[in-house]
Amino acid sequence: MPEESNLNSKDISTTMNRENLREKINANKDKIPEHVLKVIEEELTKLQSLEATSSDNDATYNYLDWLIVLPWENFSSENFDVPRAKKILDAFGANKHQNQELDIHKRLELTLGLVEKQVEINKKEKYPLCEVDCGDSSSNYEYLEWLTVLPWGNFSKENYDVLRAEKMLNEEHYGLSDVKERILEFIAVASLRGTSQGKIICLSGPPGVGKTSIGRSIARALDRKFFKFSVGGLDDVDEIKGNRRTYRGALPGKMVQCLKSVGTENPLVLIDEIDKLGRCRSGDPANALLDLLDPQQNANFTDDYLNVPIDLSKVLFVCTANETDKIPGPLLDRMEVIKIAGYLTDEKMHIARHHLEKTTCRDCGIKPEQVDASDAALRSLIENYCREPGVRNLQNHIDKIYRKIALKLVREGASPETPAVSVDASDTSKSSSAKTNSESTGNLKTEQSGAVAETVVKVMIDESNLAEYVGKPVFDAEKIYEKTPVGVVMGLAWTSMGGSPLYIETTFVEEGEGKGDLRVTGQLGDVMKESAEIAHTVATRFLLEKEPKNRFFANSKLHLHVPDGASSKDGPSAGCTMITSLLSLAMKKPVRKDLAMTGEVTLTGRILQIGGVKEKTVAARRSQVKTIIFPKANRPDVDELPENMKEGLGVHYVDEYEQIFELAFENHLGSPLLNNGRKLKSLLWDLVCSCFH
Ligand SMILES: Nc1ncnc2c1ncn2[C@@H]1O[C@H](COP(=O)(O)OP(=O)(O)OP(=O)(O)O)[C@@H](O)[C@H]1O
Repeated sequence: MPEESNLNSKDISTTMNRENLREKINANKDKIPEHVLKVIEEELTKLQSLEATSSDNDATYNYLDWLIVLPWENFSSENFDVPRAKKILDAFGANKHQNQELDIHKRLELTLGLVEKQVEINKKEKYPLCEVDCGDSSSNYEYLEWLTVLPWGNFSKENYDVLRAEKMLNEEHYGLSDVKERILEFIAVASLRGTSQGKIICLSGPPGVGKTSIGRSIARALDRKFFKFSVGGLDDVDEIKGNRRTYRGALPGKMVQCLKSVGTENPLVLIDEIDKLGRCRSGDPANALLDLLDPQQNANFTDDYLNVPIDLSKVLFVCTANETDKIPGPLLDRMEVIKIAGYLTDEKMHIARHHLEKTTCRDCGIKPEQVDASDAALRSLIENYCREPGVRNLQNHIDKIYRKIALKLVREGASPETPAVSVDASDTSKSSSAKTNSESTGNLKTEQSGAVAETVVKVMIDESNLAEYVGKPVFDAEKIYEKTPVGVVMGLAWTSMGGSPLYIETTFVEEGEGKGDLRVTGQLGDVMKESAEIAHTVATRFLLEKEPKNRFFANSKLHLHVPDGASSKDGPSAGCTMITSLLSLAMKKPVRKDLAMTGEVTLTGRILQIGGVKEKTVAARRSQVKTIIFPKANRPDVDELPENMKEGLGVHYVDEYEQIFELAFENHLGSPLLNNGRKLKSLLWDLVCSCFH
């Protein structure tokens, strides 16, 4: 039974004992790693030289005390006996109620103890300010320590070998060809110039698309050290610029801490979540970041704690963001933005097979031959559980599956020492009896290696048993309609989480002479509400032109809703979808479920350019859309998309709503539109069209 240990206020070592420090070091010498011992000895030497002039080196003694008392290489031997673990857990379940109460009492006592202690300390000391020159030699000493440990003039030699970099990027990341190309161009330019200074790269895209890991790969390819820090929610300028030394416990900013940690003056620094910077009254963190990042200024960056200029011009900064429009303008101006839109199902399949599965397998101590996950299972996992543009959720699901596989394997008795036979461990009772057989029966297969028959327990995962590992498929908010009814049209949205289908629903509320009105819901922002008003006007005019006798809009109270009401939405790009939804209801003509459209519409029916073409295309493919209507002005964006992204997708470009009307309602898309309330004329038109297509 492992020893139980609760952190008690008494255990927190706050007093150092100068006398027995040497004794402690000697007693732990064999356990403390060499590099830590080296630090301790250096600190001691420095302390001895300071001792004569200083009476207060408490902080350093405390620091040494912590270094010595850590349990270096002291492990309790772990017990991997699963049945035993289950017994203990079951026993715990029986006493759960009692244990929980006990736990709460213990915690309360501990918290109260700590609070009392803190009150005592506060009474004794005048927190928090203290003049630096009041003889507090420990903070002076710390200051000197920071100054001395910075890697002044120490650089790692950069590697500008483009072929090597290409190989490394390809090995570590699947796809992302345009991102890799851009990075290789960057390395090529650096190789010709002899320096990669003066560029700030910003990788922008939804979560989990590989921004951080590609940042790491760039550092490896260039042979630079890597350091990452997040500025998401950061609202304290001091975190970047450091505290002034007049503060007790003052520290330098993140960048100085980074240089100390990497030990070179030219690391690759990844600044995460630059679009989520906070704000505070005492200063704008965006300005502080500008001082740090701007190639024109950062050769003389001054940290408020160190108060000496530091040359950051050799640092390569890579920032990551989900949305570039939330990056403060002056920062964005200095960046070179590389967009990563998200992955299609086939790309995710490849990433899962060749990257995620391999690393998870290794991390769980499972051999590849112990698992057989079918393509169908993987596809189902991607399409029914992990539809978001990135692969982090997919990675979490694969982790979950492999953890369960590990448990099954251990239960079945497979261990590194006793490898060997093959069973479908999805049914434990089946597999344990199967293990004793030597013939291939149903889920069991014996594998022989050479003369000796080795028993390798193999877990099979297929579509049929996937739910045992990851539960039932989560409700998919993107797939609301199997068939779109009248008044419902699919648009495409683009948010920081990537692209997604965005249905516009319009329904009839009440009829009455002159009662024409439109109610709008779905957490829409002002711009989107205005879009709905414009759509109502344009749709009214269109109906008048197409069906002059149809008084639907003049006499109907309507309700337009954009589902997923819990998330707020804004922007003008749903304009054309709104008009189509209104007209579909007015003319009682449904629109094909595999048609999606996006485009801002003016009051006169002109279609204007929209953003997020790549993300929207990925979302459309994910939702089995066959045809997309884009504004003509976005054609260059679509042309730039990789061919595999557009595969099987019909794209139409329009600059007038009239063209959308023809595509959506007059069957100019290429296959017949059917609905119950069609007039004979339209049916004949459909027939003629289908004869020609
Ligand atoms: N193209 C790819 N090939 C191989 N692995 C990938 C690819 N894209 C992402 N991954 C893997 O997916 C995981 C998540 O990636 P990462 O953490 O870099 O995402 P991110 O874009 O930085 O997310 P966030 O915005 O949430 O920080 C990592 O394990 C990464 O290696």
